[in-house]
Amino acid sequence: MLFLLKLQLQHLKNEPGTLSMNKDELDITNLHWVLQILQNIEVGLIVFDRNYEVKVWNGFMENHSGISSVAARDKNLFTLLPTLPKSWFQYKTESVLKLGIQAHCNWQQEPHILNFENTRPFTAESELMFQNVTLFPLFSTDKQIHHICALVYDVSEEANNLLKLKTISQTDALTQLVNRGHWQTLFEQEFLRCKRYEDTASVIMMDIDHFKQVNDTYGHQVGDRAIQLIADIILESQRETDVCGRYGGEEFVILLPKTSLKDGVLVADRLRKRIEETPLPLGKEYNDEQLKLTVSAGVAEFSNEFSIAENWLEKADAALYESKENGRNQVST
Ligand SMILES: Nc1nc2c(ncn2[C@@H]2O[C@H](COP(=O)(O)OP(=O)(O)OP(=O)(O)O)[C@@H](O)[C@H]2O)c(=O)[nH]1
Repeated sequence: MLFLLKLQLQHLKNEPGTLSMNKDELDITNLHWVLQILQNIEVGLIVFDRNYEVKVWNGFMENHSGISSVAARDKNLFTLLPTLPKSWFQYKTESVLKLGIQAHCNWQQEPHILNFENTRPFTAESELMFQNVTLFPLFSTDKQIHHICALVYDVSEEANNLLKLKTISQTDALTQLVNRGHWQTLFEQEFLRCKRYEDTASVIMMDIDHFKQVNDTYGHQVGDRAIQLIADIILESQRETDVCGRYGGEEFVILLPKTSLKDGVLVADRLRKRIEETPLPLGKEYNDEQLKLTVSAGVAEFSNEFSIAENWLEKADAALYESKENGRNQVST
């Protein structure tokens, strides 16, 4: 262990801006300190050899894995950490050994390299800890690399903040449905997927009937509540794989992967009925009046004849127009 720590210190000494120490100062007191620092530092530290046998396993690793350093010593890294993506990790390690330089693994490539619990899960997007990992070679006195050091940084807070921002940027604030920009991205991906794999999917375009009248009669706040009510019904009815978006003011889009036109019409009509049967309570201000809302919808199934995703949506839009023309509160194809 001391031998390895000495190697570790030599490595750190060569790194500008990191801990540096005169060799003469490397007496037993200093080593004792260094040992304590490495043991208590809020960064995971693992040293392993070319056979992936663990030689150093610090306090951070003990705390988060539940395996003591004594128990970890000389054990195979992949046995100690069975969820570690083996071939990927070996590939990274090989490059460190071959080139003698550092390798970095960012949480955005591999979010949870080590399957550790997030210690601050209450406001987190994930119950698992997000990590960045740095691997670097440890040169021995014979100038050969016999060992590798892995430093594991807990970046859960940064990752969760970024993921939250990403979710916000993809979500419609009024309804919590996917916003138009993000829906369009997912729709185009589904279009390409269907084209490549000759698969099927359907899209529904839905629009509230006579919505202008709602705004004009009761004001925009009631209009907004009507939009929210319909979004809630859509969200409650959706399957996990459906992608429900707010396309415009009072217009909604629902992408139904692996769904034929016939089933798409069934989904749209079930929603239409549920909306018709769920009036919006207007409260005391309007003598507890209940506002009846209806929607019109158009459904289109994916076709290989569409050259771009927009053609598919145009077909659903044309069907929606037909529903409006034929008297509203109905579904067309
Ligand atoms: N309250 C509210 N109103 C909105 C919002 N976005 C769009 N609108 C209103 O939605 C109304 C849409 O009206 P139209 O496109 O004429 O359609 P419609 O009255 O629903 O008539 P049909 O679609 O033909 O049945 C307009 O009055 C817009 O101002 C929103 O976020 N909140």
